[in-house]
Amino acid sequence: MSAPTTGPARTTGSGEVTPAVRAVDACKVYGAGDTAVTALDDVTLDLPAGRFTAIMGPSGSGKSTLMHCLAGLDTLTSGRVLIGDTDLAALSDRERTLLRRDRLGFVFQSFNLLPTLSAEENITLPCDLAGRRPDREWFQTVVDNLALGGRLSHRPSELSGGQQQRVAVGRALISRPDVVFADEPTGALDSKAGAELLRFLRSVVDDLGQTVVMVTHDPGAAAYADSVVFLVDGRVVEELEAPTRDRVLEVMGRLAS
Ligand SMILES: Nc1ncnc2c1ncn2[C@@H]1O[C@H](COP(=O)(O)OP(=O)(O)OP(=O)(O)O)[C@@H](O)[C@H]1O
Repeated sequence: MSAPTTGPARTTGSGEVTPAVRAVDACKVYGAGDTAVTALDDVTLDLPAGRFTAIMGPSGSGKSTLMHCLAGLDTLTSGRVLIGDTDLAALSDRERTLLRRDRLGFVFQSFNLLPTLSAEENITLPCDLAGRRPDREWFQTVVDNLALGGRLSHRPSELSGGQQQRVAVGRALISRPDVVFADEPTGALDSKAGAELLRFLRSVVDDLGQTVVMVTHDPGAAAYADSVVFLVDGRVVEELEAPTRDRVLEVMGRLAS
């Protein structure tokens, strides 16, 4: 299987690889005055291209806020987010919408497929909305990896949860985004379907050169990633390379105590 010809691995003038996503001194405060909540507290983070990064942390530690701000779905109170070398704050609302459409993919816990469309139509929806024909070769590569067999003409209600989520990943990949963001993608799946989906995300990184960022509560899911970023109270407190389930559990235990 060939790696994408366009993609995230760019180099800076000095020859260093530009991270796919970067947060610099990122702060997010919800509300004001007595009720203000600091959800992100000075987060500086590089997410390398062509890698699978998991974001973990206790409930309320800022995982979803970080993901939404990195993906341009929400804005920071201060600091910067860069997608490649594009500063999100420098874009107009419309430019940010186009960047999200053209360069980012999203997978949500609840699949978010359109019930009246077939699996194939759901996958190609971003291209249809952008008025572009899907690249047939890339579509075939993605579909071969989805292992949906003869299910492309089926509607979401005729697919299992795991198949629906694979369709959602296909939809996130069809535009060859620089980064795929996945928010608890296995949360609604049983353990077997969850493991299949995680193997699929892993193969998307290994075989297609994609960059994947995933929020998860599950140490077993995080072990599929190349590295894990741990948040506590809106701060990055630890990063773990080549995680295993046991090492993730050990860090979680230490951070909780
Ligand atoms: N729209 C909002 N208005 C006010 N406070 C918010 C809002 N969204 C999130 N928060 C607060 O910001 C903090 C971080 O929330 P966030 O949802 O990012 O955490 P999380 O780590 O994703 O949590 P969980 O694992 O429970 O989904 C929490 O204290 C939360 O209550």
